[in-house]
Parts: sequence; C-alpha cells; structure tokens
Amino acid sequence: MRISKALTIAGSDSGGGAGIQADLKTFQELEVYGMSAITAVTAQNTLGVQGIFPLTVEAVIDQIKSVGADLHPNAVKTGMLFNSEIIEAVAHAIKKEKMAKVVVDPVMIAKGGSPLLLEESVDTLKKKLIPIAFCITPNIPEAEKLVGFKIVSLEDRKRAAKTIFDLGAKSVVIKGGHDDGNEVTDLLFDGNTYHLFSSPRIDTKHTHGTGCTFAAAVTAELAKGKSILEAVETAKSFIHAAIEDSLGIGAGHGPTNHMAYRNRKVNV
Ligand SMILES: Nc1ncnc2c1ncn2[C@@H]1O[C@H](COP(=O)(O)OP(=O)(O)OP(=O)(O)O)[C@@H](O)[C@H]1O
Ligand SMILES: Cc1ncc(CO)c(N)n1
Repeated sequence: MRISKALTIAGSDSGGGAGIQADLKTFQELEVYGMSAITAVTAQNTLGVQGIFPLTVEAVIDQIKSVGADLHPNAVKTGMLFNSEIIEAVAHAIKKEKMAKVVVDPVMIAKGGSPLLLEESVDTLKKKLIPIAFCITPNIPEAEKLVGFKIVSLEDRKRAAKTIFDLGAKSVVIKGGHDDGNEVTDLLFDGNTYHLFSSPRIDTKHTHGTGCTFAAAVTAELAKGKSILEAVETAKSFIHAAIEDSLGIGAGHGPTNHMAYRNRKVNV
C-alpha cells in the first residue's frame, strides 16, 4: 500500500480540538499518514488558553530534520509558530529539507483572545514564510493584519487575496467564519481566478479549531496529489460536517467532530 504522508508544524492544544491534535486527527480521517513537529505546548481547553510554553529553536529544527531525513512528507502544514525565531527556523528547515506543498495557516489569536503569535512577528511571517507557501489560509482578521486594510466587502476580500498572493504565496484562501450573514463563504485565489465556496452558517459556539482542521484537510488532500481547487472543496465539506456534528464537550467553545466526514461517507 502506498500511503500519502503529511507533516504538521504547529502548537500542541492539550484540549485536543485545535493545533497538532486537530491536524493529526484530520490527516488520519482523510487516510493520510500524519507526522508532527511541535513548536509550542499550550495548556488549553474549551474555555481558553491557560499557558503557553514555546520550544527552543533547536528542538523545532531537529524534529523537522528527523522527519525530512527519513519520512519525506508529500505536504506540510504550519500552524501556531509563536515568535520570529521559530518562524525563521521553520522557513529555513523547510527549504533545507526541500519540503514542497507548504500550507501556511497564519494562526495569530485563539478564539478567547489569547495571542498565539507575537504582534511583532507578523512581519517575519510575511517576509520568511509566505514566499515559500503553496497555500495560505488566513481568516478575515489575520488577512487584515497581513494586508493592513479593513475587509468588509467581497471586493475588499479579493483585493486582500491578491495582495497576499503578491507576497509570494502560490494560492490564498481567505476564510469567512468571521464574516456575518446566513452563509459562510471562503474565497480561493489561485493566481488567475477567484473561487467561492459557500455553505449555510451553522448556529453553534462549538467552533474551536475550525481553522486548523480546515487547513489540515487542505494539506491532506494536497499530499494525495489533489489540485488546490479539489483540496479546498474537500476541506470545506470536511469542516462543515465536523461543525454540524460537533461533540458538545467542554463548557466553552467546544471542538468539532473530526469523525463526522468519514461517518457520513460510510452511511451513504
Ligand atoms: N458557523 C459556521 N458554519 C459553517 N462553517 C463555518 C462556521 N464557522 C467557520 N466555518 C468554516 O470553518 C472554516 C474555518 O473558518 P474560520 O474563519 O472560522 O477560521 P479560523 O478563525 O481560522 O478558525 P480558528 O477558530 O481555528 O482560529 C472555514 O472553512 C469556514 O467556512
Ligand atoms: C495550539 C493552537 N493552535 C491553533 C489554535 C487556533 O485555533 C489554537 N487555539 N491552539
């Protein structure tokens, strides 16, 4: 059996709904072998982030090197990177290991408001990581930080996607979870065309880790050799099912159900 392989370079969420844990669960559900390089350990649950413990640059680099030297991932995802030193080290290690199909989820702030990236590190992200991204998946507030203007209309969002594309990413998805309205629309710009992916907005507070899960699904599909258009389409279906069938655990913003997409396929 030839299995596709994906590496996530991200923070650990002790609550299991976001970060490394969400990524590995998503890879597994999409039948991709998952590997991890942990950048920071967070003490976190559905109520918020209680502690952040970044790893040393050496620890982060060594994990990426170990995976690169032996397991050769078909695609890579980055999530919480926390500071400029880690961003630079990750960008350098990805290039050195010649890893391709890099999906950058520019994680900045957790749902409860805790910073998962230092404010001063946004510039490093733009200069070092975006130029090597095959795809970048900001939500609306993250995209605003990257481009420096407010995103209100669809035209603003298209202009923002083009601006981020011009920083060097091969494709850009600006997610619509933070927009309002009855529909949630994600916008993909692949350098030529703007594609819209819409679904009904699910009325729920259980959206912890939706961004990580969506980007991990894109990464898994790219690892299998799918096009960016196909990968985003599958990721949108995956996250919609995961939110719709959420597990209802924890007293705050609960996690999504990573098993929902597979269960639905099995039951049709
Ligand atoms: N209420 C909702 N109903 C349906 N789909 C949603 C909802 N909220 C988010 N999504 C989908 O989930 C994905 C993630 O979008 P979102 O903008 O919430 O990301 P995010 O803010 O990065 O998430 P995170 O909470 O992990 O930081 C997108 O594909 C979006 O369309
Ligand atoms: C570790 C980690 N990464 C990303 C997010 C964003 O959802 C989070 N809450 N925690």
